[in-house]
Amino acid sequence: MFRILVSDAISEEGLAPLRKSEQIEIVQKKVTEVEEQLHEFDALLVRSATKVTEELLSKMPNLKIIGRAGVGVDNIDVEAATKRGIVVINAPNGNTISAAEHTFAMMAALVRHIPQAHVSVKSREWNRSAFVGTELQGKHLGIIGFGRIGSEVAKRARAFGMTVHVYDPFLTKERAEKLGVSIHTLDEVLACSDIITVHTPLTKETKGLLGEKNLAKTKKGVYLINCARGGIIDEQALIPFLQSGHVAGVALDVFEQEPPGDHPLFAFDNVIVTPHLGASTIEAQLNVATQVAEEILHFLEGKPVTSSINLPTLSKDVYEKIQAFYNLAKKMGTIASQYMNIPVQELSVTYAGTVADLETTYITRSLLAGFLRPRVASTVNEVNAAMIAKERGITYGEKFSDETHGYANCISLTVHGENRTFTIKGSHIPNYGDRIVHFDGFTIDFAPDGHLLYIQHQDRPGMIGKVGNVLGEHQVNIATMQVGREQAGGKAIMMLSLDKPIDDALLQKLAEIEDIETVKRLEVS
Ligand SMILES: NC(=O)C1=CN([C@@H]2O[C@H](COP(=O)(O)OP(=O)(O)OC[C@H]3O[C@@H](n4cnc5c(N)ncnc54)[C@H](O)[C@@H]3O)[C@@H](O)[C@H]2O)C=CC1
Ligand SMILES: O=C(O)CCC(=O)C(=O)O
Repeated sequence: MFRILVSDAISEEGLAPLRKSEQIEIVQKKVTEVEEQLHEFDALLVRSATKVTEELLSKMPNLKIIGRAGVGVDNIDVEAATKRGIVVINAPNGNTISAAEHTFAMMAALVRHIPQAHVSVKSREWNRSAFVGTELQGKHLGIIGFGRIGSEVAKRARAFGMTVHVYDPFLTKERAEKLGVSIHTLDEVLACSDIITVHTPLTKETKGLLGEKNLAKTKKGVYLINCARGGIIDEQALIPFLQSGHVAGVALDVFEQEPPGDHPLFAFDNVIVTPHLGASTIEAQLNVATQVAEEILHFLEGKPVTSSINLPTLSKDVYEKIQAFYNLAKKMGTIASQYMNIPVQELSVTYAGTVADLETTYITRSLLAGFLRPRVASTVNEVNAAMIAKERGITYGEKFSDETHGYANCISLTVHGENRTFTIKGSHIPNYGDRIVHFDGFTIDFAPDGHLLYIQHQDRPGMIGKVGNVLGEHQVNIATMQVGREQAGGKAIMMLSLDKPIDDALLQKLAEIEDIETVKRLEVS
């Protein structure tokens, strides 16, 4: 049974795909109401109200995936989740249109003083001259952040006859041309816009982007809108600009602190506000809930998730192509880690043949996770493998080569440890399986599965018999056995696959056989 905690208000209809599964139990409660059961949940589904902090995560040791029914994940400590190997997904475009429409509604309300006029009329006043507005047509709109929402706002602005000026350092000229907008520097946008709307995420760079210095560069009488994240426009810095009349009006859907409480900006009549309503439409809530619900189902079924914040994004097609290599790489990592049971500084992975044309980032992460798993007490998977490797001072890199050693595909892993280097090469043969084709300098051919026993010895007659005898005496059955050697009478290896694991005492007995130099147990699950 997979238990999901839905701790914020999420569209019931959107949860339908999850409700259909008999493997899933959904609990719809606030975190504070299930304090005692937090450790039981496998998934957590939130909007923006639940703060997914490191402290909360520490109470949820079984958590595998966090779904954010929306875009911004600033209420989730993604770094802490990543460290714990928890996948974080969001619904990147389900509420785009609603947020763009809300921005536009705020823009119209701002320049036509609709909220103020509404309050006035309901107070039994009829003061038409107090609410003379300005048209949007012919005005210059500055859009800071031209992603999904910014570009939808631009389309609507053009339909209203506005000229759009965009600042987004990551926007290409081609995309700007396609969308009919001109790219500018931030200073240009600040200087030429009658209305400025921000649509960036809240990051180190965007926090306070419209602060004292940049507000001073805006046109006198400018209108400002923030329907993105509180803090992109510095709330304190606005106050003198509103007092002097430099800023004609501000529309805020989001705040540095939510809820904002008794905010000093509320004293200004020309500051209009909504309580973070950008995504609050029936359509947006259905879209985002359905998107995350479907993603969680995919995750449960072992399929790739496509909107992860902390994993490389993979389509279903790409995942199907890499799946075999993903499994082979994990096994190679596990074997290498156990064989090189010493401190390691570097892993170098080389892809050759058909695998080299695939999305190898994911395959390498899988290999890294397989390598770290025998060494790390906490959960390690593709999500946190890179971070854990970094913490432990292990670097890794990918290379590509034409050398397939006669196979259609070949993954080669070289592990650099203190005074020792080890190389393992593997290939996936369709309809046959995974094979290790090279092991620490020896050509060999074995399946990297189950209870493996590696023996390195001098190539002498009778060695196989001696090993077989000792194992037989201890009731250990040999399933398969592969051998390899440098040259007749030189160094040789055996790789045995056993029906059950062997203990330290038996390992020691095997090591004592004359001419055996190394014995290692390798477990691949
Ligand atoms: N009020 C609400 O209810 C909602 C708010 N949002 C918020 O709206 C914002 C935009 O969302 P989307 O358009 O979906 O995101 P997006 O990721 O599609 O677009 C963000 C854009 O900002 C640009 N950007 C990043 N750093 C920048 C910088 N320093 N200066 C200028 N541009 C920069 C990026 O290049 C990107 O094009 C986010 O903060 C999101 O959390 C989203 C949905 C609803
Ligand atoms: O869940 C909500 O209503 C907030 C939406 C939002 O801010 C986002 O998706 O980034």
